[in-house]
Amino acid sequence: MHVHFVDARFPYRSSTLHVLTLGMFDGVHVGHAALLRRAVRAAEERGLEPAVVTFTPHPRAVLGDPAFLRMLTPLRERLALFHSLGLRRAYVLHYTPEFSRISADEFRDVWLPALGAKHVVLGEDFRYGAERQGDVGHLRAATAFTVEVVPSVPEAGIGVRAGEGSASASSAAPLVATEVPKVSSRRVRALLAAGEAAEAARLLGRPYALEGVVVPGDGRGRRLGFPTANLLVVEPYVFPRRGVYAAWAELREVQARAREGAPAGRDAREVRRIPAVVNVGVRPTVDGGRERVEAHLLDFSGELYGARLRLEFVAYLREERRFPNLSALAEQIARDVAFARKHFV
Ligand SMILES: Cc1cc2nc3c(=O)[nH]c(=O)nc-3n(C[C@H](O)[C@H](O)[C@H](O)COP(=O)(O)O)c2cc1C
Ligand SMILES: Nc1ncnc2c1ncn2[C@@H]1O[C@H](COP(=O)(O)OP(=O)(O)O)[C@@H](O)[C@H]1O
Repeated sequence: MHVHFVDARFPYRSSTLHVLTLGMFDGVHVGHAALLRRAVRAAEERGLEPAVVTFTPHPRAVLGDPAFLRMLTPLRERLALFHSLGLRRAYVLHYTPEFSRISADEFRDVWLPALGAKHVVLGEDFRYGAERQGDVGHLRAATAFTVEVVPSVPEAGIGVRAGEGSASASSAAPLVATEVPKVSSRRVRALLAAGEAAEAARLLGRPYALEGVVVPGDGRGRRLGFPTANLLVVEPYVFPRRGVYAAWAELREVQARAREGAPAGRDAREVRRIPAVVNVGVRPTVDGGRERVEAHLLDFSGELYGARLRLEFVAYLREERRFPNLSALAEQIARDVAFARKHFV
């Protein structure tokens, strides 16, 4: 993936022509994915390279809404998803107050041509430029490139096909879109805040996931009988509702081997998927304090400190509670484990 960071103070001039698609794409949900796939296909049709233009940080955060400092898909995650959809080039525009003052005319007539726009693919509700003045009607008046607006359709029904009980990444959206299901990142955020992990997964086309590095905690888990890997989540992910979840844990073996001193070659990218129970919360039973994400991996034993762990939230099981003592907590976790197993059969 070629990633170009572009700052308003340092104009960039692309040497190649692209099919461009633009957006924040937070979540890279099924609507975004349909649009991105359409851009990739449009590029194939024209013999051009597809490229995506996105922003960091979230413009709404820069304009004063702190909720948007956290993302469904922090930049690294977004870029990886773009790559999985066939994009090989991304322009990441550093969004600043200065950038927010660029007019719709300047964005259309100076910025997009400079980024190599030959054909632009976007959804019908796209807005750009200072005060969101630019819309698809404004964009169509461009002289340097053609514009293709992909119509939206209601999202009802996506992700569930006859005979398939669950949302799965590739079945959720048509392979080549001519329409974009109307899904909003805000809706996905609201679902996660409500613990609606399964519905969020349907709209995302995959379970919501976050990643971190396993760090030592208080050493209590092993004594409870449920060792828990504590995640240090460095990137600004949205945390789902506090509580206990069934989750898939993805363990990148590359880390484990690297720590043993073996060279991390291409083949070392293997990923192990292990069922887990996860607690997102403040651990009132032990007066835990700060919000943490911790995972007990089922039927697993091994050292995880320093490993990169990815958690995919499959189902919300219950609220976090204060238990009278640790053995009552341990008994409940045993029930959580039994309940969670039903989600992995
Ligand atoms: C599946 C699961 C459910 C949990 N539920 C609760 C809970 O309801 N209340 C609570 O105070 N702590 C809960 N915890 C957190 C435990 O208090 C924590 O894992 C334990 O204190 C070990 O902490 P340590 O990793 O720092 O050693 C839960 C942990 C797991 C893995
Ligand atoms: N099944 C398992 N799930 C999670 N962690 C495990 C498991 N088996 C071994 N571990 C190891 O145990 C550690 C957690 O042990 P714990 O006693 O909870 O201590 P702490 O939380 O202080 O690190 C993990 O970071 C990992 O290295």
